[in-house]
Amino acid sequence: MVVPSPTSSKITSNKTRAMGIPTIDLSMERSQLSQTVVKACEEYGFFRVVNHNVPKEVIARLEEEGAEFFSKPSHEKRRAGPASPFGYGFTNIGPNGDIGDLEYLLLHANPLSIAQISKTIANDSTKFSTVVKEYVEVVKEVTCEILDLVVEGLGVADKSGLSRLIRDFDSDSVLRMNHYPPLKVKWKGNKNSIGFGAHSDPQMLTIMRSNDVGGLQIYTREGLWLPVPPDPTNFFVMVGDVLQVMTNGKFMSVRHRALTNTSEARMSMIYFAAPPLDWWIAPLPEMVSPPENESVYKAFTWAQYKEATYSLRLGDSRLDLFRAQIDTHLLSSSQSQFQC
Ligand SMILES: C=C1C[C@]23C[C@@]1(O)CC[C@H]2[C@@]12CCC[C@@](C)(C(=O)O1)[C@H]2[C@@H]3C(=O)O
Ligand SMILES: O=C(O)CCC(=O)C(=O)O
Ligand SMILES: [Fe+2]
Repeated sequence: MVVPSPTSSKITSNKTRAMGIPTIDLSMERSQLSQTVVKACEEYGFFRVVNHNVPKEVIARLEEEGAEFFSKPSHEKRRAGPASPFGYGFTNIGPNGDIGDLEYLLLHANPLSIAQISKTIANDSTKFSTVVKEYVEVVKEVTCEILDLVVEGLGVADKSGLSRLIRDFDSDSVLRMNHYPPLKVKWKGNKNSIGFGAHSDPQMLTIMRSNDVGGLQIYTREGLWLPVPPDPTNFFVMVGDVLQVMTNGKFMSVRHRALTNTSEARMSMIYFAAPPLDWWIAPLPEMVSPPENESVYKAFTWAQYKEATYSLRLGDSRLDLFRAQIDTHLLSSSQSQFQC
């Protein structure tokens, strides 16, 4: 059973309500665990993971490196930018005019790439690179464990078919560190600003961890923004667009956003698990059974999907462009439904 944990959040917006966020205890008995993971992915596309076995020192070391970088003067940080797409960025998100109240580091998760870009980020680039690689390795393991549970719970024959894509040397996974500065002006009442606008993540799975400051919200099936209470020792998992396609829509990628209305800075570290660029994405064979259950999506490579992603705005529903039967009203409604 999915165990909802109570939410209590300082952050509210026009349409929010307190509700349970599913919690997955990775130390649970395996067959029950895989069913629980599938249920959480189906019902929410989002859950919290506890008992993940990631050493807290690994998390603390990356947090420290991030804090050190973001505390530098702007002119120093800008030497690691602009993020196109990798490196240091601020205010601008992506290439198409999206903005947010944040600064960030976006890194490819490949070890060689980490070593290279670290030279522009840190004075002690070897230390920075070691810490990032170490974090990526452990968080990749958590991701692969969850993907293996998904496959098991769905009854897919190839038991490591999804995790293999993430372990692949050519996996296109990325790591992002977001820093949301505290609000300088103390607002009377509840005035939110957008740190990171509403969107779904394009990849397979997202593993997010933040410091003890709230801000993340997920958009529920009921059409409400649900605040996610921070939990610095655990991870939050989000279903991405690619996993939605691989499950033929059984799972749905979760829309989310980050608000900044606190007096404290928020820092999040996010691993986006993606397959290699040339990997063909299509529903898993077990997820289609024609004629009554045809594939809802056309097959496409991750490179093609990424190209579409980067040609659109943050809040656009890019998956509509890859539906098997595309109708014109979907095409026009794919744009900017959730801008905020
Ligand atoms: C506006 C954009 C930023 C983004 C690329 C995009 O064109 C649309 C999706 C955005 C997103 C969201 C999840 C993480 C991220 C790295 C990704 O793969 O897609 C970001 C991209 C970005 O910040 O460059
Ligand atoms: O910082 C956060 O909590 C969420 C940011 C986000 O959704 C992203 O970087 O894709
Ligand atoms: Fe996201």
